[in-house]
Amino acid sequence: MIEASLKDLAAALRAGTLSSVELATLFLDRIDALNPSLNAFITVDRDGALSAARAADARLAAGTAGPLTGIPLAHKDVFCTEGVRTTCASRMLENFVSPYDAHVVSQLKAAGAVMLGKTNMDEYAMGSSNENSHFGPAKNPWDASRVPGGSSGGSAVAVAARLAPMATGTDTGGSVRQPAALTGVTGIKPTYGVVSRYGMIAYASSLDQGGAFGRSAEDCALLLSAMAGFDPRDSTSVERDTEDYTRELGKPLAGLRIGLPKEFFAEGMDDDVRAATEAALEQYRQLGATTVEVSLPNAKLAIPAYYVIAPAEASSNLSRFDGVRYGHRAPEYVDLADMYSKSRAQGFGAEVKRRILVGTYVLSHGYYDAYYLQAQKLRRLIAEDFIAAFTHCDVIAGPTSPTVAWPIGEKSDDPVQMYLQDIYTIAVNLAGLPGLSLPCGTGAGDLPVGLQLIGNYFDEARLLNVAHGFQQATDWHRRMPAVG
Ligand SMILES: NC(=O)C[C@H](N)C(=O)O
Repeated sequence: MIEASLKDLAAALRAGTLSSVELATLFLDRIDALNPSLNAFITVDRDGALSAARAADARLAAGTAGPLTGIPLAHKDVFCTEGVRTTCASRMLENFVSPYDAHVVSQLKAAGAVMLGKTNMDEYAMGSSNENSHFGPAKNPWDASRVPGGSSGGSAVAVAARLAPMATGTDTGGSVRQPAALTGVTGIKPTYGVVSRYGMIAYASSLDQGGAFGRSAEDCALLLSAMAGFDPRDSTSVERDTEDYTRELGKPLAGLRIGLPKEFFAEGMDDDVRAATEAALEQYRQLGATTVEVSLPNAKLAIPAYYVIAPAEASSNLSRFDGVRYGHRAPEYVDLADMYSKSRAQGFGAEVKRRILVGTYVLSHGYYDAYYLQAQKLRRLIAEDFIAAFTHCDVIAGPTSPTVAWPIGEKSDDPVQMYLQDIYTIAVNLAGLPGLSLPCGTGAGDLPVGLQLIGNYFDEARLLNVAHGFQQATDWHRRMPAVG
């Protein structure tokens, strides 16, 4: 059962060969056995999961179940969950219990999915390795001495190690796609505005976007269909009809035009990643797709632009954590200013502090025009490059990450090396486009390699089918790490 697709799980639940309580217990027991070594979950909610599973069983018996009713799920600990603590992997929110559910959480509750717990992540989603967690790093199930990627590392590990059949994440600058690539699962970040940010703890609001992890594109399509949809409580939520993201699955790929940005295939990518990427493209050609060269001349400016815009927005968003209304408060202080500074100094980790400092600097008087305004102009140029490229192709493909998973500690002292891990993913966030990573092969040490597919605005259904077509013809997505 830990290997079954969401569709098969739903069919078994409907047929009554398995109850939701049994299914939740299976995964909860697996979490109990494996989480001590993998550290994928910050909080496990056994009681809540079992009571949600009982309610799902009642719905199944009454014939009112939907496609996800009774299926276990893990939420990234960035999504507020009423009654279950939401830490954002920060000491600042170590004991924070939200009085309300995030939109994504309430949507999935309404769908009848059973939340098992909250997954590990980089603190406030700032990082590419999960090492910036107050609760310690999540471990890559393919090699526990290596990182799983970040910031949604715990969600990726949960799905890869079969601790949950599906999980939510967020992708501000690669945080769904990069950990999906490094752990051998499928992950999608939709067009900015498709998933409501209500109740998703804000990092960089013009970039933050919820996304889905599954073992296949089909599973991601089912999960995304339940997560997405207009929400008036998020001013950037797009007012569009709800979509069934499975609707294109099964369409033949013959005639598909895949754009290959020449900048993504220049230097920078490791040889093993290149070989797996090229082999995946060859597979697409065999499926009837054609590949064309496209150019994204400004993509190389994505990292510098992002590391101005994201910290700027973070410095503003994180000013709310002042120790007054909620979050960590220093136990001893002399006056209000001292309370603020001690609470923040104690509550935030080093990377979060670094970004608040950078963000405050680039927004300050005299520097705003030189940094922030320039970065916003680059953002526009990057988006225009993609729009031009999509006149020549239907989807864009390339590597998700320049390397396979690296040893824990290898890059943690060098922020620039860490930031460069998102070289292929970040331009997509700046442009607001949908992007997906699917397992497409292995590199050194038999570690997973991810192929990134980028779609035009609101083209998620096609993107998912392009990944699905590959998964129908290959079995990289079925490989399972040897844990437990
Ligand atoms: N949140 C993300 O998408 C991860 C990105 N590496 C960052 O640190 O900002």
